[in-house]
Amino acid sequence: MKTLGMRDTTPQRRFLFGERPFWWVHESGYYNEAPAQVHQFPVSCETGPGSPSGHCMITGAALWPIMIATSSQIAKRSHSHWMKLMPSLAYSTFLLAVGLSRIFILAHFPHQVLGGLIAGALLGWLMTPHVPIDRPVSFYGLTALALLLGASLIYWSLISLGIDLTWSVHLASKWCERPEWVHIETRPFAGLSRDAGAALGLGIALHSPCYAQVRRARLGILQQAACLLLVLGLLGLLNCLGNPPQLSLFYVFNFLKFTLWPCLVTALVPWLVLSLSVQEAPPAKSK
Ligand SMILES: O=P(O)(O)OC[C@H]1O[C@@H](O)[C@H](O)[C@@H](O)[C@@H]1O
Repeated sequence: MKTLGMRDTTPQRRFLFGERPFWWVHESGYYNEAPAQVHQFPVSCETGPGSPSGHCMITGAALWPIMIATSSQIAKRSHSHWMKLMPSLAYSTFLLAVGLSRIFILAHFPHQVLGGLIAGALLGWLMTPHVPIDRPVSFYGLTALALLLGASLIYWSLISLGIDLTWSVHLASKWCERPEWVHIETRPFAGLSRDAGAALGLGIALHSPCYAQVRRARLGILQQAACLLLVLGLLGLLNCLGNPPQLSLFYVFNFLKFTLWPCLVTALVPWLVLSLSVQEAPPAKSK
């Protein structure tokens, strides 16, 4: 039995505290006698425990309502079974590609990817009928607050019970081939500040006068294309800003950045495009 030199795996490590292959090959002790060579990539060095896969879960959950909406639109317009199947086929193929790529770069073991895919699809299925439409802005603000407080409470409770939730960050930093590949955005609290910011931003955007104006006017296909291009450019620029090096400042910056995202995408850019195209349009002829 190959148990000599194996790392002590404490009980709290086992429950939802998966290992990443890029550090497991070194830490497990299985390869002490014949050290394994692992090839890493700039996106390998995730700092979370990796179970289930966050990429698969988020992608699966976020694309589910889009897949359902597209399927119902196609069903209204086409009688072909193949056409009706297209959205679910595209959904499954895309998720399969995401899952395989996570395994290929040694960010995950296959069971973690499978867990992420199932959890994502389940989340999408359960939450799609409950999309919060026409909720007051306080609903979004309180959701952001509940996310921040809830996660902090769990974090500090576990810390006080002696469970160090940053163990995976230490392992990632230890075994990542290059220190610059350990991205600050992969830290668990980065995801939290991002999601809380996005929830608040969505509330602000949906209750803004810009959004109300865009909703009344309804954008044409060319205007929508212009919005898409402009949004991609602006979000790209925001990403180019980089991050503050200090961790607490980074969390605040990340929160504000992702509060701005939905405001740009949902309200500000469409309003700007609408205002510009109204100015450009020739005045209507009087009879
Ligand atoms: O578990 P995975 O697939 O490596 O994904 C990790 C990612 O999971 C996401 O849920 C987080 O929002 C990211 O911050 C994190 O980097």
